[in-house]
Amino acid sequence: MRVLAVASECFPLVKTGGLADVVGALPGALAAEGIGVTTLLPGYPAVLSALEGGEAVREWPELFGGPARLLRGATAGLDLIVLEAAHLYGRPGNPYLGPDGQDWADNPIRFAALGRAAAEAAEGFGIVHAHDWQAGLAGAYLRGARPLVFTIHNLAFQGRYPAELFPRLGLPAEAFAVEGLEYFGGVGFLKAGLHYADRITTVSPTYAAEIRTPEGGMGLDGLLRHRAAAVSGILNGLDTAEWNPATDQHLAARFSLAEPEARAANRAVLQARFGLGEGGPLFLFVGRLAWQKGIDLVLDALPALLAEGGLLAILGTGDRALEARCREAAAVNPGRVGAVIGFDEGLARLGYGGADAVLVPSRFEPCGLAQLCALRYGAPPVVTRVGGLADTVIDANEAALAAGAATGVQFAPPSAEALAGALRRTAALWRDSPAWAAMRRNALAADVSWARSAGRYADLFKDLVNG
Ligand SMILES: Nc1ncnc2c1ncn2[C@@H]1O[C@H](COP(=O)(O)OP(=O)(O)O[C@H]2O[C@H](CO)[C@@H](O)[C@H](O)[C@H]2O)[C@@H](O)[C@H]1O
Repeated sequence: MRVLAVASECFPLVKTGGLADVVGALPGALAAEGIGVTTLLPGYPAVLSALEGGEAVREWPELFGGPARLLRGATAGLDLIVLEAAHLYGRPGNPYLGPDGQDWADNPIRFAALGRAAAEAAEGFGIVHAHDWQAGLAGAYLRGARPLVFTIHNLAFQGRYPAELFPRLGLPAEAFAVEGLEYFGGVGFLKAGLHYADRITTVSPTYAAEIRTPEGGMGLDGLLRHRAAAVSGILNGLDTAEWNPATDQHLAARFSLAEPEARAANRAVLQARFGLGEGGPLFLFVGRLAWQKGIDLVLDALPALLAEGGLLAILGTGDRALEARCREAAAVNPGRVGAVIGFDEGLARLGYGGADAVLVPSRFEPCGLAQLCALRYGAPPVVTRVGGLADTVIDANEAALAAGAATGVQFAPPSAEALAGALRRTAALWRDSPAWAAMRRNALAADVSWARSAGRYADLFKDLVNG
């Protein structure tokens, strides 16, 4: 079976977050299940320059305002179809944002083109697998021509635009309906994905349940309850060849479950990179600086962290006000708090491989990869008990400690007070050297690979095709 995956980012070509990691890793994971994946991506400069082969398989003299082609090729072990359309994607920098940090004004057209291209590229594929709102219109253009699976990586990004967009999309008038892509009087890209898909997946079982409730549904819970029979949660994994502390060149010292002590050299380099002095435990936060990720809770709980003798390294980019708060926390706590505002894959990996513990205090988290990276690199994660965080971390409660099963610390609800309590509990565990070493070993031994989940996607695809 061949699957056409459709997405707006894909590691290692273009990445702003976890979507790219998943889209980049699934083809390799599914190959082991006998499923071939070809990935359709927008032709950003970084994608076009990496593409090898690049044979034109489809041309449009005019696609949403300019000429466009579909180029079929490969790179980095990925089989690709790239939508080359200079008027839509021939821009430097971030795939979604202009240099001013604002969304590109023509994003709805840029990603409508991706959906339209998906429908035209789908011939010859058994299934189309669309990811997140940017690929949401694929179903509207396909109109049932191929079985469609839609995966929600984050319900918070919905791609909602005014009704005036609709006539520009070249879709039949009846598509602008509740039984279509109409959403609160406008055009909803994610809504379209949910409506037209034969199966809807999201990236953890707990999030699959949360999004069917008014509290977690972000306005779409009614539709998701209506489609409940089609919804399931399949946990993300990590490409464990790519994320391997025994071979990772971004680390100052490589290590493994057999020799976790070598992490100490990474910790020393991490302290230097973030301007941190002596002390501990050393907590790391890596992620988008956004309300979802709860970085504000970390800053509010900072007194508790510092009272325990803790150190804090923050790596992230996003909301300007949160960036400013992180910089300020570093400025008023020299040697204790360090902040690097930016996106730096190598520094993130050094962090996972050197920090004592990784903070993931998200208010909601569809799956979360930061905690999987932390487990894989032997830094027990401290997480809120929500979404995929609840599904992937075993809390160091008395029973788990007694059974030798704990891999991290969970807390609830997502508040500064609860986080402060979790920080105190983590620091006490860290001071208990044997207990901490055991938890670190459990983290390093946790199975965060795609093995089980690839099988679940394969079953879902086969089930759908065989009816
Ligand atoms: N400043 C920075 N520098 C370097 N690396 C950085 C970075 N900021 C983030 N990263 C990296 O980007 C990835 C973030 O992935 P997550 O899954 O944790 O969150 P994201 O919200 O992007 O993904 C959404 O989609 C994924 C995929 O399904 C879901 O797991 C998740 O819950 C959902 O919110 C990790 O690999 C992390 O190391």
